[in-house]
Amino acid sequence: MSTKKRILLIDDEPNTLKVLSAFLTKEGYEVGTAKDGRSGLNHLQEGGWDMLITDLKLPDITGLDILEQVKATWPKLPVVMITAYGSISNAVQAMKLGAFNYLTKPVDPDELLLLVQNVFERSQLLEENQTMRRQLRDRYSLGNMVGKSKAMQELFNLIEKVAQYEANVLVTGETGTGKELVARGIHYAGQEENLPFVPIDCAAVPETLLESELFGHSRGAFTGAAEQKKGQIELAHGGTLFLDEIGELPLALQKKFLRFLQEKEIVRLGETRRRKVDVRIIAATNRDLEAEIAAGQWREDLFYRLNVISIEIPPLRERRDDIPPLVNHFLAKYNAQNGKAIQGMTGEVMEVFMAYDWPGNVRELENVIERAVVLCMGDSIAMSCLPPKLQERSAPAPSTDGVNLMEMEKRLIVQTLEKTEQNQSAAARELGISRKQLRTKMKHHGLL
Ligand SMILES: Nc1ncnc2c1ncn2[C@@H]1O[C@H](COP(=O)(O)OP(=O)(O)OP(=O)(O)O)[C@@H](O)[C@H]1O
Repeated sequence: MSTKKRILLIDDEPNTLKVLSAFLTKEGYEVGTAKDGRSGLNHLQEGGWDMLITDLKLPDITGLDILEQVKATWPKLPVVMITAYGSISNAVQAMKLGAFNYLTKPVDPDELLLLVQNVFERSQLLEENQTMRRQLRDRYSLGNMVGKSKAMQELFNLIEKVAQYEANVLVTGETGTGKELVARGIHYAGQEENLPFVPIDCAAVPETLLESELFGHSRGAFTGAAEQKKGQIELAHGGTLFLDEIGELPLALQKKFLRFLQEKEIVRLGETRRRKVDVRIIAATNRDLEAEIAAGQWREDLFYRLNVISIEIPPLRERRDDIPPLVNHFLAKYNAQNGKAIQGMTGEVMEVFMAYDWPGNVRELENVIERAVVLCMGDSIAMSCLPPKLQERSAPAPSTDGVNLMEMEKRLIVQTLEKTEQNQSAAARELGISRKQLRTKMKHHGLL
């Protein structure tokens, strides 16, 4: 049952107060009354009001003073003014100050009722609208990012704060921890408009093409440049450029990129014209850049330019509280995608999930759930729907007699490459290492 709406009436004529409050009470509202401005404000302080109806002319302070105070303190409280016939101009001013509407004296009870109903209808609409907007915003910013651990709650707060600034951000975390989601969160939390979010994965673009991808090129700037093309930096103008795997940026390009950050200008390959570009940079890496700086592989000056604000996402195994809500989130997602209605999982599966180390972090968990939803025939996920690697978890450790670690690594790489149809980037992702690391290992095992 809905509770009664509470209306506060302020009027210095005892008779008007009595008549109107009796009428509104009869109509099912709870009515409070005050005969001057100050006692009215005192009542308001008590809180819990849904509407204020006040006379403009009061013995102590004016209705406009009250309105101003209400707008400052309870900006959502709808206010209706009652005014003598001769002072419409004041009523107009009240509307400008944010009153919802006004009534002229003598107040016609039916007219009052209509107005009151109107106010409540409108505020309910406004509320629904706001909830919808909040949900929408959540979906595009933090809504897609699930996390109930303390670490994630803190991360969400940090994202909302950081979103208000223009400073460059460096997001660090192991592969699959959600670095791109964080970058999108920062981008979308900070704005209402549709400014561009341009992601580029420095590990996925071949080194020779990375420079022109970033900076653009003129026609004929190099073999294969048939048309002139804007670079990703230019495409992100006004918005955010997300540089994933920034650790893979070759030293020569690091220098050029640093110059761009200092001058906020770019020159397309094959051109001499300087172009002003205004972008916020969010970079991400799963490498230890500081160690690479020490080893002379990374420019310290660029690191400091990018790392104005640093955000570190802990690996999933350090925030296991997030596993159950993530599982539910992905179950819902892949149920919907596959037209399934899987309700949950067996206790054994959940135990394995909670105990497993998730080297591929949230991405790995997501893949496991997707696979299970597709494979699972019952209405909950059973051990048999998990990849062999996880199934073994619950059984006693498999015998590794005669197989050494290197051999196991080689087998795992071969299996993963088969699964990804020889796609090295995808295999690297699945294995929780960078493409470069994968290629090094493949060479080592004679697979390349
Ligand atoms: N907190 C989270 N809630 C929901 N989904 C998540 C969360 N974290 C990561 N994911 C999902 O996991 C996958 C990997 O996330 P993302 O691509 O952002 O990771 P990453 O850290 O950028 O990985 P990489 O370093 O390999 O590029 C995505 O599908 C993403 O939607």
